Amino acid sequence: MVETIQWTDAGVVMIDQTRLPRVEEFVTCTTYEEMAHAIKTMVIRGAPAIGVAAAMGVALGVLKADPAQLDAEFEVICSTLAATRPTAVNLFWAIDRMKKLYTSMQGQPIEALREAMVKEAKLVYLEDIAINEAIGAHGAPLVPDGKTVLTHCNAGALATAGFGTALGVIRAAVNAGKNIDVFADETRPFLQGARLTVWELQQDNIPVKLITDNMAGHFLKSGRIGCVVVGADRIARNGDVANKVGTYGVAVLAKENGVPFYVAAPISTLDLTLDHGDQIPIEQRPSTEVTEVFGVPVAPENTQVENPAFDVTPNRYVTGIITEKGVARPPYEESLPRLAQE
Ligand SMILES: CSC[C@@H](O)[C@@H](O)C(=O)COP(=O)(O)O
Repeated sequence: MVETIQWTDAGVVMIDQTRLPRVEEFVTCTTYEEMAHAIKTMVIRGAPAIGVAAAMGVALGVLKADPAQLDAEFEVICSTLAATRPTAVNLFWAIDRMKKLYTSMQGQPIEALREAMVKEAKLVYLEDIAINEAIGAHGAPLVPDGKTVLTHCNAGALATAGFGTALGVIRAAVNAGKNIDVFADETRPFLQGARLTVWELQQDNIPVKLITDNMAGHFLKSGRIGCVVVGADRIARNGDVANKVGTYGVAVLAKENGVPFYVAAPISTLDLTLDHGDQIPIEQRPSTEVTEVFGVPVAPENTQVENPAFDVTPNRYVTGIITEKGVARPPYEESLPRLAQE
């Protein structure tokens, strides 16, 4: 399986997800500013991977900071990383975790603090892989044998420290001997499905076919799709789910056709401070992502564009939310807080 992000002596090394699948190139970040840039430009993307990258970015910042100005610099490090992408709550969860450790170590020697920050960032990484494997174990029994699984965007190893959330469920189902294949929505405009999900599943020899986003309804009606599994960037207390734009349409089509629609996400993707999904901030991305494909214009010059990177699927379309602690079922305002506390 691909290594998405790694802490090395030379810096944090990440496979460049803006260049896949044509080019397998690695980017090394040695400063928190470089890491913030990598998150913003989507060299690394996917909610849990962004969380790991932010934790490592904070650790890089503390390693390089002037010990005499540390408290002031720490604030800037955290706020710079927090300003990269607004929707995935894992980013803020990881920064808060690093902040708590920093605060708990006030007064300790700088060397001890630096060591602890690096250790914590590596722990966020290691825990994420274990969490995804647990998500896979809970989700695999839900995947119907002998059918196709439809997924949207990339919620795979590339979107996490490893194994993946939605693709983790698929991997676990395959490992359990289920005879399944995958349909990957191409996921306009950034093409995470076409570029990343197809590439990642091919690496693991999991049968995958690419479809365009507007084919989802056709196949959901056909009886061929056993279930839909997607990831999430933020889940409100009532089970409304923000995920890559286009997810909402797939969820409505799944319900219309009686196909179960599952969301696979770690507990760190829950935002229990939000009552419902309308409160989730939706990132607006540059218009060129819509007007151009790989730098080639596909729309007239000066075309006005809307480019929300995420949409919110209301909880009534969500059959279950698969977490590392088990599967939450409706009513989510009861099941999610209970699961989070376990
Ligand atoms: C396990 S990743 C879950 C989500 O982050 C994923 O489905 C998604 O929407 C990613 O969006 P992206 O804009 O590529 O970061």
